[in-house]
Amino acid sequence: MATLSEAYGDSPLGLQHIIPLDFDSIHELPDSHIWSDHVNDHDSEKYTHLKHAPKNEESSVPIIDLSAPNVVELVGNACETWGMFHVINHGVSSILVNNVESHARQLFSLPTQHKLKALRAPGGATGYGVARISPFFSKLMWHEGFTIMGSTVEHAKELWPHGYEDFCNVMDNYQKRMKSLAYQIMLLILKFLDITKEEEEEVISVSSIHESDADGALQLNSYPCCPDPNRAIGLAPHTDSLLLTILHQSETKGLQIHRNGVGWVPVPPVSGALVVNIGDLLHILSNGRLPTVYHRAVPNQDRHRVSVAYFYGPPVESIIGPLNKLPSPIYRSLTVKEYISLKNKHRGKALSLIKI
Ligand SMILES: C=C1C[C@]23C[C@H]1CC[C@H]2[C@@]12CCC[C@@](C)(C(=O)O1)[C@H]2[C@@H]3C(=O)O
Ligand SMILES: O=C(O)CCC(=O)C(=O)O
Ligand SMILES: [Fe+2]
Repeated sequence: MATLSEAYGDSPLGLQHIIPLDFDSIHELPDSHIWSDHVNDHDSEKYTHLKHAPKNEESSVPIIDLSAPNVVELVGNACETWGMFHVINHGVSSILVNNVESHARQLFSLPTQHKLKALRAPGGATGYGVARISPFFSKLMWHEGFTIMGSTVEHAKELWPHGYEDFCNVMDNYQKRMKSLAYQIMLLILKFLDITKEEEEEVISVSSIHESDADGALQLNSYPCCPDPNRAIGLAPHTDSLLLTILHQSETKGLQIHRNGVGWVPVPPVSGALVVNIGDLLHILSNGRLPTVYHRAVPNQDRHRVSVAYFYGPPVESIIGPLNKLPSPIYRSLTVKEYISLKNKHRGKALSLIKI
């Protein structure tokens, strides 16, 4: 087995866990989509004090300029305290980002029957469908997604038999740009973790996180206008599995992260910025020093939100574990593919299952 797509294809899902709701035809939140216990906990007292707190590092996700001279420290501190940051001056052209978003919108605005032509296969990993984590929840999400791993020509042909090239080119270019940005950020984080140049080269070759070796996936997310957003969930709480994620969340709010002792905190979009967050594999690599972020997305009543997430990870056959120089490893080493399979079976419990 060599690819991310094969690693995910390993855990087949039933069609009931793949086919999204036909959102166009629904004008009232169906019982299947009512999440009674989430309600607006970000409106709670706990959050009110946060909302009025001065805008300092303690109250909102930091915004980091990638060209700042002390960027290593800024990125490292943000990763340690938030596991997440906004990045500006990232070098990815806003034309490309907007182009990806508008192609994603075009895809999701196709009629349901048409989108189903690119439905993810039960044993597949790519294409149109509900979120991978859906089987873990009894309620359904107000969400539809389209997953890309490498070339998306096959699915694009199913959707647009004559005129799929544009979509494919944009997605290819974006994946390339994301991969090199992710690698650049990964090097800053390794520097922060105090890895010497030689060790850095060793880490890079051992866990194959080099730009040219790394594997990645692109997820287009759609959260249609929702008749009762306070009782619905766009994307249920989860942590991302790979090393790090780079998210473009357009101009519409919806992303939230969970902060201990505070609850769900919104991460409003910052114009021109991309959101970077730590995933499980980087948490493992840092021996628990960098937190993997528990986050979710909520829908809006009158705005159709689209987001684009790039997941950056090492090749699935490579072995990942706490960096050698870090004392007393708290996690055992394992292959990426083994971790993916644990996560597909146990979701949030996967990390505790590899604790030493
Ligand atoms: C490479 C990845 C990363 C995946 C699985 C696969 C493709 C789609 C990604 C997501 C996207 C939506 C949230 C998530 C939790 C989901 O359900 O599918 C992500 C998951 C992960 O980070 O675990
Ligand atoms: O839409 C968002 O803001 C979050 C998306 C996300 O968490 C994901 O794709 O993993
Ligand atoms: Fe996520």
